[in-house]
Amino acid sequence: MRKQVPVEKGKSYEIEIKTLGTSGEGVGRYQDFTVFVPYALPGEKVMAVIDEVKKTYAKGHVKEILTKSADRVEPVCGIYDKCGGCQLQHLDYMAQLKAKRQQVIDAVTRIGKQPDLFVEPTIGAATPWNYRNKMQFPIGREKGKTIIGCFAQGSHEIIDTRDCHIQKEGNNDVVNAVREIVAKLNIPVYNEDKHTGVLRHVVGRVGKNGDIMVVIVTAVKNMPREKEFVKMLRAKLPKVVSVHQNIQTYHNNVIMGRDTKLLWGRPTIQDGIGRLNFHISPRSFFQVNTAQAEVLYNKALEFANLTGQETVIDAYCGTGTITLFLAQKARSVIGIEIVKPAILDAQKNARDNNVRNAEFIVGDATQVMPRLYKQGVRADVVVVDPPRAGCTPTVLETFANMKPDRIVYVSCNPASLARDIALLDELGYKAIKVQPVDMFPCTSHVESVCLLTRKEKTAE
Ligand SMILES: C[S@@+](CC[C@H](N)C(=O)[O-])C[C@H]1O[C@@H](n2cnc3c(N)ncnc32)[C@H](O)[C@@H]1O
Repeated sequence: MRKQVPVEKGKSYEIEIKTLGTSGEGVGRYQDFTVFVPYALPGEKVMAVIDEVKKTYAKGHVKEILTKSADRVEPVCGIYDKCGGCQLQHLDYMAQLKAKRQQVIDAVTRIGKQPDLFVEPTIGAATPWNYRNKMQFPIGREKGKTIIGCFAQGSHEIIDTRDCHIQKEGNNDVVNAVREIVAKLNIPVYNEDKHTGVLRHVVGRVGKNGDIMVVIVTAVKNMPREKEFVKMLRAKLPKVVSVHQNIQTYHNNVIMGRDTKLLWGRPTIQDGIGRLNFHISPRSFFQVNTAQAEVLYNKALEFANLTGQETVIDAYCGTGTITLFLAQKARSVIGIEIVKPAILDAQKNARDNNVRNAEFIVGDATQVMPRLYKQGVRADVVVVDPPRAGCTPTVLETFANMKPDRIVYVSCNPASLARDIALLDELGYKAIKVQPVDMFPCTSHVESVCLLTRKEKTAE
């Protein structure tokens, strides 16, 4: 017989918070029943009002903190309580790093079934502020005014943002300039519910020397007052070097569409990691925290343990960042990526950085990997950095079929990393260690690099 749910919507309960959940919310129990309480911290006792009750858990909000954690700090941001962009500003930075390590430990233990896998302490950032080189905010209208900012947590309500503390200053300048220009030119903004209007999102990217790229995402092909928009933007932002329009006509949550039009300036923006220089186009993936990306890539390179003799595959390679890092120490590297402009960037990046031992293939890794295997391609080391969903079983099986000595798995989602580690274990690869790296301070997100080695070879 199922146990009765001991909490009721609208009522308050005293909850002792034990851990942080994957979205940074406090997790506690009331009479052995799980209750999620955003903003509450481990070690705290809170009075929580229940907002939602499900069969196996409930969600609530803090009415009163009864016992305060020693790690609780005052959030820096004035709109922290409304905005969904950050989840951990109220937690001391050192404690954030510990909580992220625990998140990885929990995932590899529960999902990956590897309780003995060693998770290193999280490598923190030199500063938890002003690190995001990329901003993508929705544009809306409220009470007749143009608003631009993050969505509120768990909703599509836009929270007008003027000074985001995790964005690089250049991106805040973009938001404030675009808000003013759109209001002045009276360009219609997109209405998500009705699927009407023009302006959907603004994307800002800050590169080397503070250079700025602006991408304005529209729901229609022809943007009204396009020329005036560009002229005013350039006048307001002297550091802008590239302005694009991206067209996204579908009624869905995808931020950018396939078509991008250069409105003014350079087609790409440049950024540097280590001694390498990268061209990045509007739709190409590039790590949002440039300083920590170098730490992450050096860790991946260390785990790859290259001697200069290896053939390496870099699956999900984006603009070829990790590929070019690896190429410095390998005989040859093959990068695979589904977004064509990113592969074009990667090829240009290889040429510009004088890297001659990297080759790039555009396509879905699930199709490209088995094709390469059939063609007789083998890798000594595989590096993989998939999106949040992780790898498909086909990709992992093909890795195993190629019998590389090592697999270096870079992941932005501990849950899919843990799931894939479990499958790789069945396929003959033992996870040796995981290194979390804090790419996203003040948020609940954590990046990790995991080293796996071939069991058969270890036994030889
Ligand atoms: C987390 S990013 C990593 C990019 C790169 N390694 C870096 O650090 O800049 C994941 C990349 O996988 C690409 N991607 C997504 N699905 C893919 C697929 N099915 N096959 C190949 N690439 C894919 C995305 O476009 C994105 O560039």
